[in-house]
This record gives sequence, C-alpha cells and structure tokens, in this order.
Amino acid sequence: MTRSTRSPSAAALPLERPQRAAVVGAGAVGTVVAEAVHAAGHRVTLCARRPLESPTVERDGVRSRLDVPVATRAAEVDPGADWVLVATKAQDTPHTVGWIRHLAGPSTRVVALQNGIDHHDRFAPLLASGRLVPALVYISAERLSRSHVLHRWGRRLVVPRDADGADFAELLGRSSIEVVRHADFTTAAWGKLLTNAAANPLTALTQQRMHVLHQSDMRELAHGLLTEAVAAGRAEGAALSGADARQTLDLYDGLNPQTGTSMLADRLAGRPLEYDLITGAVVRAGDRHGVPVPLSRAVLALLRAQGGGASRDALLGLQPRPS
Ligand SMILES: NC(=O)C1=CN([C@@H]2O[C@H](COP(=O)(O)OP(=O)(O)OC[C@H]3O[C@@H](n4cnc5c(N)ncnc54)[C@H](OP(=O)(O)O)[C@@H]3O)[C@@H](O)[C@H]2O)C=CC1
Ligand SMILES: CC(C)(CO)C(=O)C(=O)O
Repeated sequence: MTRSTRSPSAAALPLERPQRAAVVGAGAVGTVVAEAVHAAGHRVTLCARRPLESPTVERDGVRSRLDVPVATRAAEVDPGADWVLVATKAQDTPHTVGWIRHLAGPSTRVVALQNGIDHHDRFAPLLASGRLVPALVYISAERLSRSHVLHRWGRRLVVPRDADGADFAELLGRSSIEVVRHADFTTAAWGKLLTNAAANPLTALTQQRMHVLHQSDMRELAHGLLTEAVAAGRAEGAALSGADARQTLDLYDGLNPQTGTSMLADRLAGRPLEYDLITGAVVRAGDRHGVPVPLSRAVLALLRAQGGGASRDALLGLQPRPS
C-alpha cells in the first residue's frame, strides 16, 4: 500500500509562472487531471485523437464543463510545453509519440498517468527530449460518454520523491488533487499494482462491478491473486507483506459496490484490455524470480482469450499496433 512520505521539509518551491500543460488522452483520468491543472491556474490543452465537444466532469451529482482548448493534431499546439501529461491506455502509448515529440522540449516533464510498474520502459522509446515522471493514479473515473466523465472516488497521484516530483506537486498544489511523493517508488508502484491485481481482471472477466468481490469464492480468488502479487513484488524488491494483500481487500470492501475498474470499463466498451500491464506484470516477475503464480497465469490466459489486448512489445513501443 502507499505510504506517504510527504513532509513539510520536502515542500516544493513555487513554480515561476503559470505553466503550460498538454494532457494527451482526454479520457477518464486525463479529463479529471486536466480539470485539476486548470483549476490550479495553469494553461491546459486537451489532446484528443478525435474532436471532442464540451468535456465535462461529474462529481457528487454535479456536472462541470471543462473550459479548455481541445486539439486533435499536434501542430495545433505550441511546442515546448512545460508539462505533457499522458493518460492514454498503456497499449495506446506508442501512438502518442507524435504528440510527445512535438510538445516536449529539453525542460519538459512528461508525466505518465498510467497503471503498471514499468512506466520508464514504456515511455523510454518515445522521449527524444524532456524527462519522464511516472505517476500512480488513485483516481477512479469512468467515461459515460466521450465527453462525460464520472469521477467516482480518489484524488491522489503518487510520484517519485525527487525534484521533478516536487515540481509536479507544486503544479497541482492549488487543486483538489493531492500529489504524494514516495521515496521508494518500486514499493509504491507494486502497492498500486495490488489495487489492480485482483479487482481489474475479476471485474472485467465477470463483467460485474466491485460487488462481485463480496462473493466469498471470488474474495478467496482475489486474496490468492493478491498474495501472488505480493510475493512477485517482494522478489522485485518491493517492501510488501501479507498485510498489504489484506489491506487491499479492505480497500475493495470499503468501495461503493457499484464502482467499477478501468478494465471493466474497457471490457464493457469492447476496447482492448490492459492485462499485460497488470496480470502480465505479476506473471513476468514471478517467472523472473521462480515465484509460483498459478492463479495469475490462469487469469492472464482468460484475459488474453477475451481478445483485443496488447502484447508486451506493443506496450514497449517496439511493435506499434495499427491505429
Ligand atoms: N479510469 C480509472 O479509474 C483509472 C485508470 N487508471 C489508468 O489510467 C490510464 C488511463 O485510463 P483511463 O483514463 O481509464 O482511459 P480511457 O480509456 O478513459 O481514456 C484514454 C483516452 O486516451 C485517448 N487516446 C488513445 N490514444 C490516443 C492518442 N494517440 N492520442 C490522443 N489520445 C489518445 C482515448 O481516445 P478515444 O476517446 O479516441 O478512445 C481516450 O480518450 C490507464 O493506464 C489506466 O489503467 C488508473 C487508475 C484509475
Ligand atoms: C484503483 C482502481 C481499481 C480504481 O478504479 C484502478 O486503478 C483502475 O480502475 O484501474
């Protein structure tokens, strides 16, 4: 689980001026984070692959329009942004290369707002300029339509505890999103992966919302998947224990049973699933270290059999899928 290392002594210095940010991927997370950057007083452009009219975020029954420009081609946006925030699904990352190469200059920070543990590997082939800031997303949001995002719960992003992480915290300092800087990002990333390791595949495979995990046999399966993920993460150097698996089950218990996951949303919409990013990561780590992960392997096979996923090579940008 995420352990906050935020401390007053680690506070960021104020950024010199309103920053210019581009959010690539105007979906659930991208729209919520763009709204926050805008609310913090910065200039934001939403970069979408198709025209988008009047993006709105709904929260607690209130729908707010996000009044920022939407671009559909890189040439419509000035190069040299201070921040490029990428919030596409992982398998779409290679296709953001045109945006990133156009928008990022030497001092640009490219923030990867995606699930998974290998943000650096995923983005390294795409960055010709600028620096990557991996961000773990504790924001649950769902696209109800292309321009209507329901923000269900969560207002936290976790980044490494370094200078770029400090600037990112400052960027969102005057928004309702909290940026937590973590000194041990491997542990933070595996802690975040735990939140996904059972909930995402099990909701997607059953096409049920979180209430499915209240069923005793599904809860047992969830606990098994989480225990495997803890073991694989530990072998990779993450400071996790069985308590983290139990805390993740507690987190699931505490959620509104009608909450979904990003993978369920993709399954219901017939989009590719990020299985390689989540269950695939557990299986690969298990295999690397000789840690048995039979449940994760079985779940990975089931997810693959749904079709429409993305191979590891595609995720790393080595073999881009056709648009
Ligand atoms: N949703 C959630 O609650 C959470 C999601 N996450 C993670 O955050 C990341 C984003 O997820 P989420 O917001 O749910 O995803 P969505 O599917 O809601 O949004 C992704 C967006 O990216 C756009 N996109 C894809 N390719 C490109 C491209 N080449 N150029 C511009 N835009 C592009 C899509 O466009 P189009 O509209 O055309 O499909 C879509 O609008 C994922 O890694 C996910 O696992 C993490 C925590 C929670
Ligand atoms: C934490 C959780 C489960 C929140 O929605 C998530 O990360 C996802 O849906 O991908």
